[in-house]
Order: sequence, then C-alpha cells, then structure tokens
Amino acid sequence: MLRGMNLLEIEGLAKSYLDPEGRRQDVLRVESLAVGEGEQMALRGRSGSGKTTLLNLIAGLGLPDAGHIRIGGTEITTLSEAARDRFRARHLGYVFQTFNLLQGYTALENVVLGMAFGPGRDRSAAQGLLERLGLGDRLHYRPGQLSVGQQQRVAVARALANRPRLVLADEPTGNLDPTHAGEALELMRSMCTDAGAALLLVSHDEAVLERFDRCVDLSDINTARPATAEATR
Ligand SMILES: Nc1ncnc2c1ncn2[C@@H]1O[C@H](COP(=O)(O)OP(=O)(O)OP(=O)(O)O)[C@@H](O)[C@H]1O
Repeated sequence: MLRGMNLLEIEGLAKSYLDPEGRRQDVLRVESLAVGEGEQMALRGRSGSGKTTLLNLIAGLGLPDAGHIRIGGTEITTLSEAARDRFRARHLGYVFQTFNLLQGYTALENVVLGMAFGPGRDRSAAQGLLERLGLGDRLHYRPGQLSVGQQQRVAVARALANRPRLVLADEPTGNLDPTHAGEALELMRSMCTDAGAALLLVSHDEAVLERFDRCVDLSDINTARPATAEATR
C-alpha cells in the first residue's frame, strides 16, 4: 500500500544479545516497518518482546547486527557513535518511562540543557514549551519537587525542544494514574501534531493503545525466536 513519504524505514533488522552464560540470543528480527512523516503510531508487545531494544536502535543508542534504519533518508546504522549522537540531538526526541530528568536542575534548565547538542540553547523557547504544557508556574522547580505527571510533562518538553522530526516514547505514561495518563498522552500527541513531528509510542496499556489509529504488535512482526529455557535444556 502506498502511503505518504516515510520518515522512518526499517528493513531486515536483526539484533541479538549475549545472555549471562555467553550464548547469543536472538531478540529482534523485523523484516520491515515504516512510519510516515507526522504519523502517530503505537507499538505494543508482551514484556520482553523487544520494544525497548527496537526504540533504542531507532534512536541510534545501539547498532543492529544487520539491517537498515533510515530516518528522513539518512541511514543511521552506518554512522559513527558520535554522528549518531548528533543525529539524535538534531532530529529525535526521546521520552523515557522514568523520564531521565537531571535531578539537580530545574524544569527550565532540564529543557534548555537538552537543547545544547541541537540547534542551540533558547531559554525563551524552552519556557514557552513548558508554559504550553501547563508548567509556567513550575519553571524553577527541581524534578524532586514536581509531581510524577509534571515530571512527565518536563520530559515531553525536553523531547520536543529541538523540534524533532520523530519523537520516541517508551511507556511515557506508565507511571501515571489512568486520568493523568490520558491527559498527558493527549497533550503529547497534540504537541507532536503542532510541531509536525511523528510519534512512535510503546505501551502495553489498552487505554493508551486504543487512542491510536495505527497500532502494531511487535509480537506479530518480530520473528526472532529466542532460545527458551526448555529449548536449551
Ligand atoms: N543488554 C542486554 N543484554 C542481554 N539481553 C538483553 C539486553 N537488553 C535486553 N535484553 C533482552 O532482550 C529482550 C527484550 O528486551 P526489551 O527491553 O527490548 O523488551 P521490552 O519489550 O521493552 O520489555 P518490557 O515491556 O518488559 O519493557 C529481553 O528478553 C531481555 O532480557
């Protein structure tokens, strides 16, 4: 099926890890996956099915054993680690389940520092983002002084600060109660829409998944068959 221009294209991706006994374990084999420009897609899959591994490969935090990952036409698997770091800073936003905020810095500083490797620090843009996320009166609070939902919004602001083309979110609402999770998700989605950024969100929460028009189950497209305890016995 023809869709609009693809922002993310994955082909023949394979990733394995060494288990604690030193045996190579196949974790990910994905023949093809694409996300269009500005598209919002959810990725589900049972625990251990490789969702975080896949997001980390897309973010260039690690390299696959084989396969292609193209983002906006750039093949990131052939870039050096430093080039992947620069590419991530310029073009990607990442919202982690645990937010990964710098605890010693305020909400505003967390967003501004996230801009340092991208187009450059811009305090007023960072402040504007936090205000749009309803944190105008929390700019100078540290993460430990913010509620979990407020920390999540700081993480979203930081992910969007560099005007990324693709936002990767790994269970971003996993630590919120259902009401706040729904609100935070809608806020993140509308911010991505406004910014023209595509969103690839990992979740196993049905209430979150059903809000997406497109939801891919990694268990369906991942053909890796890790050796189970029975199989290796
Ligand atoms: N650094 C590593 N070394 C060895 N094995 C690893 C490593 N990272 C992940 N794995 C294995 O790869 C598999 C997939 O892990 P991953 O974190 O991608 O799953 P997930 O789908 O995100 O799970 P969850 O929903 O529980 O977070 C797991 O079986 C895990 O044990």
